[in-house]
Amino acid sequence: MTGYNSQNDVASSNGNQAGATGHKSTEYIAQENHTRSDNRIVCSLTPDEFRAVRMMSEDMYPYEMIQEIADFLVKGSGIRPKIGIICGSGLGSLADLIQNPKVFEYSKIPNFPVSTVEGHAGKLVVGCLEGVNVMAMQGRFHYYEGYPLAKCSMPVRVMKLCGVEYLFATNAAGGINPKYAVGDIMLMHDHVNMLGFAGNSPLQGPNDPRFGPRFPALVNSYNKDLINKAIDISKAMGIESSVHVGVYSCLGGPTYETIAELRALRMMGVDAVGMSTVHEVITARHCDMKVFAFSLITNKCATEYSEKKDEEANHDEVMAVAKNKQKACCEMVSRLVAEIQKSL
Ligand SMILES: O=P(O)(O)O[C@@H]1C[C@H](O)[C@@H](CO)O1
Ligand SMILES: Nc1nc2[nH]cnc2c(=O)[nH]1
Repeated sequence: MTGYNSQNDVASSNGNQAGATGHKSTEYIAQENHTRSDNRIVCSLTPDEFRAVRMMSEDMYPYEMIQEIADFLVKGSGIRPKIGIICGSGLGSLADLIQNPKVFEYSKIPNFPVSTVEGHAGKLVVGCLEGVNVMAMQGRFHYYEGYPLAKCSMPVRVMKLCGVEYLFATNAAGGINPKYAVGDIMLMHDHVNMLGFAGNSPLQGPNDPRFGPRFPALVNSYNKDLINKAIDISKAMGIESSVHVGVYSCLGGPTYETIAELRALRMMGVDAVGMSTVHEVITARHCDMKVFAFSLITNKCATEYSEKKDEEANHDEVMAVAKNKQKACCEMVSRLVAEIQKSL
């Protein structure tokens, strides 16, 4: 973290992140135009204002910093992955499928955030699955953890610069569609971006065209071919009656929804609700990755008022259902990877 010396109003410009790439300090100095020959800047902000500005810029990941993280992972694993997998709550075992895994703890990856939620181990696993090089996140970043959306989905850009062409995003979600049962799988074919409705996007801020266009289209974000393949796989697995195709919506969390909110979401055509995935999908589509995503329905969302405690969503239930259903989720993922392998 860049220091602030309130005594003589001078801020050092060689903090952690600047040290990693040199990018931020250069940018900051250029903007301030108060450079001194010793590479320190005279700062006229109060200490609190300065800290706020630094925190804002520390949440920005310029292309060069993402490239640096990607280089670290490719060099450290000796692998260029084709498929990136994000494991949802309690679904970390998807990464256990990977053969000859090279495991990177998030805390050891330069400039990587850390996981703070139970059921998200905080490890990146690189290796081979069904003959395809893959990279899996055992633990994603959520908005409610305090990370801005761009930081939550920054690993998707890291995947892209590692060579990933397909994103598989999984999540635990509450079922709003009355036909859904606990333990069902919903293949996502679209989403309602509630955080986006509120003016929040992972693509907010200056656009770097090396990732993608300023105004990306999101129709057909969820790859139809992969959805159809997953439906065929569910038939082959004999679980087609518990597999649906539906619409997911992401709310900010960490609270679960009120009855009124769930009713409103249902009226909007939402089938399952969660606290993730949408910003990852937006980031992936922005940089032209093919996306496949599914929700494991870990709880049924009540849309009638009730005093019954067991009708309230809770994270223990979410984790328990995910644990019970991880085998089917793992099989779905590995079979789909095998299908992609055939087409490579
Ligand atoms: O990471 P996902 O979206 O699978 O996790 C969901 C949303 C919250 O993080 C948590 C709530 O139980 O599960
Ligand atoms: N927002 C939200 N996220 C979830 N994750 C798992 N279940 C739920 C739920 O009911 N609501």
